[in-house]
Amino acid sequence: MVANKTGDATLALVAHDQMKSRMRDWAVAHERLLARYRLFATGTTGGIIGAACPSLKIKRLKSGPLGGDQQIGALIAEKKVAALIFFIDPMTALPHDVDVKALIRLSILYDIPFACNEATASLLITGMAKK
Ligand SMILES: O=C(CO)COP(=O)(O)O
Repeated sequence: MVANKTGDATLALVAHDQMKSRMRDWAVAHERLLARYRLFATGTTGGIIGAACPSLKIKRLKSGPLGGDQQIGALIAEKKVAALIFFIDPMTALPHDVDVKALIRLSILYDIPFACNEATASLLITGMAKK
């Protein structure tokens, strides 16, 4: 299991509205692996995952458009996030696109593993489990 530089093993989970059912199904399929981590999620995403995966303890932040993306960005900047899994909607323009871009940028800047679709998220979580 990968830990960040402060020793925490924390994953951040985010999904846009049109991607939330896929995130829920992905989380159910990977619940056992996810249970190894401290989990942060934006508000609505965290609620949906938590309802589907009772074994997971998820710290729910604000909803993305209300600042949740920025809260996760702050955690990344504080080196408290080992990896970000963010199911981005490729088909819908979002009014809070600036927040989404900022989160992606911080993931690049702080060089954390960042999965923005299901296939990569599966590789990431299984790859991290081998470490
Ligand atoms: O909008 C989001 C990310 O940009 C996700 O926020 P919610 O999980 O609160 O819907």
